[in-house]
Amino acid sequence: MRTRIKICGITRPEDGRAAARLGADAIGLVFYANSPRALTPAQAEAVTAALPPFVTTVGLFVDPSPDEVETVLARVPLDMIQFHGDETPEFCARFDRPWLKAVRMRETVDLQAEMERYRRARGLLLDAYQPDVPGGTGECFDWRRVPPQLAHSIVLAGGLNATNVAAAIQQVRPYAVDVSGGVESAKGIKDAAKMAAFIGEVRRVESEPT
Ligand SMILES: O=C(O)c1ccccc1NCC(=O)[C@H](O)[C@H](O)COP(=O)(O)O
Repeated sequence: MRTRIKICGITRPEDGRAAARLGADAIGLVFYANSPRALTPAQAEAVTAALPPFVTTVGLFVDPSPDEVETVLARVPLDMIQFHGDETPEFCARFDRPWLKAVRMRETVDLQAEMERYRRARGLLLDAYQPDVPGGTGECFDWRRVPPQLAHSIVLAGGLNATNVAAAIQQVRPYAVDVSGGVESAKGIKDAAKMAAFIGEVRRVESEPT
């Protein structure tokens, strides 16, 4: 199966266009003010307007108020929402959009229980855990912690780049991979050559026999 690719933390129309041209399935837009990759609804609208069809736009929030989410949805054509904080399943489900729930893989996480708790999510995005940093850490977690029977609905994230994504896919066999820092030249600025190398590696490894 083709591994889907999401490039997260896009802040500029030209980076969104480049991600799409290179074959990304989805782009992530960060609506979390403390992030160096945060963008305003107006900037996000400009990014989405630059995209060709069939690229999924994912809006990322960290413990937002309902108003914050509604304000963004009123202006930005988001296909999906990614909740990256401690949101409850009920909160995630109230916005009339498909959603992903990020799970930060601290030692105590029971993935099977999270899967059950967030069963109405389209998938779980697994990210590295660092205290006080909700995401975009550039760190990997131990991929052996992902049970093979859950891999089909997992979006694997955390510290991926062109040099480790092949090993990550071989280990986890996730539905999708998500990258941010690993394809940047500076925070929030994507590097087309790094995106091309990352996507090339995904395509190379998935064409190898398992
Ligand atoms: O990117 C951020 O700054 C960020 C801030 C707060 C919550 C989530 C954030 N990013 C999420 C992502 O970009 C990815 O889903 C994921 O964390 C992977 O990031 P990276 O390790 O840099 O590839």
